[in-house]
Amino acid sequence: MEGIRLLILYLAVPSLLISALRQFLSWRKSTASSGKKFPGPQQFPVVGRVHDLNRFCMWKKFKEWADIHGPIYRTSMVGQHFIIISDEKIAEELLVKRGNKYAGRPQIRALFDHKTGPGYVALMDRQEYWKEQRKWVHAAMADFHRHHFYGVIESEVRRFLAVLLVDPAKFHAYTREHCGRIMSRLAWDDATQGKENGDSADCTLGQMSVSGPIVNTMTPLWYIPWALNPWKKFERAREDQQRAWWLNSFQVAKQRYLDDDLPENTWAYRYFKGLQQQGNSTLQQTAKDEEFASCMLGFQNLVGVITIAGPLEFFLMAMTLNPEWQKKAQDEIDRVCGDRLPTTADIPELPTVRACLKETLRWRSGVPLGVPHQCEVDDEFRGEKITKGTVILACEWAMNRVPEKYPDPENYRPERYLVKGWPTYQEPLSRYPNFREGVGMHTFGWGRRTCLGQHIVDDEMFVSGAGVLWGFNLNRKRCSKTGEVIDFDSEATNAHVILEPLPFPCDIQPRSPERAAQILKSYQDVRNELRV
Ligand code: HEM
Repeated sequence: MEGIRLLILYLAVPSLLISALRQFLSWRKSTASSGKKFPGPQQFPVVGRVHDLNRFCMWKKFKEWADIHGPIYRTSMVGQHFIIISDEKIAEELLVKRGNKYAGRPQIRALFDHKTGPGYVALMDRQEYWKEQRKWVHAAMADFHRHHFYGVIESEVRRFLAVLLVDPAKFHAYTREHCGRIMSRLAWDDATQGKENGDSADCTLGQMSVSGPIVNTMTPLWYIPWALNPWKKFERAREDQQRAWWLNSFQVAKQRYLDDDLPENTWAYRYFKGLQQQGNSTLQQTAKDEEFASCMLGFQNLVGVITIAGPLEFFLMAMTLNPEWQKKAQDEIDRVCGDRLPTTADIPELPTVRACLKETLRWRSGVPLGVPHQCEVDDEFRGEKITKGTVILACEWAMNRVPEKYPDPENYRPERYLVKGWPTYQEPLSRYPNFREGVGMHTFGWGRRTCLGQHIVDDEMFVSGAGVLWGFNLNRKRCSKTGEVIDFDSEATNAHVILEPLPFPCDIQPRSPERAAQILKSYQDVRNELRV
């Protein structure tokens, strides 16, 4: 084993040296071309500034630097140049108004060929695959939102509450599975994939993250010969397995469509119907076209799991830590819904619930660094040269903590959306706050790359969050021996590009025996339509 390690190191040395030399030359060049206006932390030869960046919570250091250097500053890491923005207006100027120059994606070293596709639309550069997939997904999402996702979310919430009732200690895993089931039902009517979908999403996010494989930061290691390269081997196997799963699910759905057995409320149905409308009545496709379409649906299936599960888990945490808000939201739900479960039809009547949900995503960002944009051509902005390849990060963690917009930013304050006088208050309360429009849309990104999931986030967060509060009380867990409240770190996360909190102690109890019976009954009523 030791011998293999030494060999790997030996093979890595030349590429590390060449890369260090390149980075030194690039550092010399960049320091020589003075006239820079953007400030930033002190840089060091070759490495730039990495020694005090914790790769498990980089967003916190970026916020600290924003407090020192201002709302737009530069830094670099091992030769890669970064511009970090923590001001909404500046991000808008650069990433929206000049969006035609700043909508690329940087290479993530531990993945293969993601810029050219067709696997992950969110990680592609702006090429034909990206255009086609984005257009299709956008239209499908908008159409499904018009029908509030055909009641799929409501029926899955009934199952979610039932499993929480039976085994509340597993709320973390169940929340992720719940989100996975909704996505896999909508994609191709196979809710049984819920857990696998969550696991696959988690693993993919790990590969994409700075906190993931070391090659994402020590990129030269990626070039070690294949036979001795554990990172390439792992990624090849991971991606192949994921693609095979997507292709198989796609082909099964196609056969079901041809057999008249695929529900209309699936994205796969919409896709096959579209093919037929274009004259392809038998749905014969080339392998390349099938790969393209299975990736488009497969990624849509995958991307909606942790993105929603993370904020939902944080919502349960926020309710546990803020019992006064839990009570206000429950009183509102009881007044409007009484003995029945909340549905999307209740959205206008439950502003307190929406404010609690919205504040959760501000207090504990789901995507704390934002998703990086890459500058596609040399440009100049506010007198500063920005070279092609520079990575722009609109740091969501910092943006959510701008005190002029979000006073008392470290604390959970849903009233900022409910009470006149707060900078984020918007009327009418039957409409605001929400996740689709209005203040705080920086959470979903910028310009040509904005998130394609806002509509389902709005419905799913609401129905799931309100459903849990309708059925359960959430309390701090106490030590069974001492009776003391068990403390936990509310910022402890998976550290991925998309955050989930680590499982935390939480006591989840049905609000009454009657409520428990109603939860079981409401699940029983839909059990036949679910694949359990
Ligand atoms: C609260 C949950 C979510 C948050 C906070 C969120 C946030 C984001 C952010 C910040 C981006 C990057 C935007 C940019 O580059 O400027 C993004 C992209 C994207 N999101 Fe979401 N998202 C969420 C949920 C979802 C869901 C549920 C789906 C789909 C089911 C989805 C689909 C996508 C896609 C496809 C992209 C890539 C767009 C592109 O690169 O062209 N997101 N999201």
